[in-house]
Amino acid sequence: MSALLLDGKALAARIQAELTHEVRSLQERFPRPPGLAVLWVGDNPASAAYVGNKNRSGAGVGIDISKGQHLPATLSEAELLAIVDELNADASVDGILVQLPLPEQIDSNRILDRIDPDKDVDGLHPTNLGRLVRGEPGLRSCTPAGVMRLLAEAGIDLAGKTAVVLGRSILVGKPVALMLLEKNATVIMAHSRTRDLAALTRSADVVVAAVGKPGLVDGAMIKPGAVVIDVGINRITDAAGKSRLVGDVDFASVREVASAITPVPGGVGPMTVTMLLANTVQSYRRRVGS
Ligand SMILES: Nc1nc2c(c(=O)[nH]1)N[C@@H](CN(C=O)c1ccc(C(=O)N[C@@H](CCC(=O)O)C(=O)O)cc1)CN2
Repeated sequence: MSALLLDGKALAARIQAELTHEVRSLQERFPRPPGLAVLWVGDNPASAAYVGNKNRSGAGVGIDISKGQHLPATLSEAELLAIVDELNADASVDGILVQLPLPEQIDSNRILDRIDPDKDVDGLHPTNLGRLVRGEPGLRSCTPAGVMRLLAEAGIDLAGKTAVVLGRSILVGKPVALMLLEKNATVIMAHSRTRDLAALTRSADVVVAAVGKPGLVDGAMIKPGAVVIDVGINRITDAAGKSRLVGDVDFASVREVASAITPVPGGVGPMTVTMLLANTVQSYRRRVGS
C-alpha cells in the first residue's frame, strides 16, 4: 500500500485564496482591513523564516501587518508587556501573535496571559485554551487547528477511532488531543515516560507525532491502514552532508503501511500559518460586527 498524501501546501493555498476573497468582500462593507501584529524578539533563524512567512502570507490575503515588530534580543519582559498593552488598546489590530521561543529573560506565559483573549489569534491564552477544554467556540491554536482541517478535508471520520498523540506540549500535543476528543476519537497521549510506545501506536487508527525527534515513528510502529500526521519539524544533516527538513515520522517506511500521511515539508507547517490568517479574519469579523 502507498498512503494517500495529505497535501498541506495545496490545501493552505486553497484556503488562503478563499480568505483573500473573503477579505476583499468584507472590505466593501467595512472601512479598515483586518490587522495582525506579529512580535518577534531576538534573532532565532527559524523564527525569522516563520515570521517572514506569516507576514508575507498575511499581506497576501489583504491583512494589514504593519503593526508587527522585530524587537532586540535584549528586550525586557516589562518592555514586551508594554508593547502588548499598546496592541491590545489599538482598534486597528485584530490579532496579536508573539513568536515563540522568547529569549530566556522573558517568561512566555506572562506575555501570553497579557494578550487580549479576543485578539489571541495563536489560541494560547488560558481563556482560549479553557474554551477549548469546555468545548466552547473561541480562537483555536494554529497547528492543532491545521491538523484537524487536514483530517476533515480528507474526509477522515474520527468518531470511535483510537488516536495516539505523541507529545504533550501546550502548542500542539495537549490542544490537538482535546480537538480529537471533540470529534469523538478515543485519545491516548504518549510522552517521554510512556512505556512501550510501539504497542500503543500499533493500536492506533490515527497517530499524531509532535515530539521533535527525527524518524521516531517508523513503519513497524504503525497499524496497516492508519492515518499518520507528522507535526515534527527537524533540521538534520543527511548522509550526503546536506541539510534538510524531516518530521518525526520515517516517511519512506510509514507510507507503505498507512492509508494517509502528511509529508514534511508541505504538510502541517503551511496549515499553521493559514490557520493564523483564518483566526485573524475570524477575530476581525467579530470585532467589526460581521
Ligand atoms: N507563537 C507561536 N510560535 C511558534 C509556533 C506557533 O504556532 N505559535 N509554532 C512553531 C513554528 N511555526 C510557527 O510559528 C511554524 C513552523 C513551520 C512552518 C512551516 O510552514 N514549515 C514548512 C517548512 C518551512 C521550512 O522550510 O523551514 C513545512 O513544514 O512545510 C510554519 C510555522 C514554533 N513557534
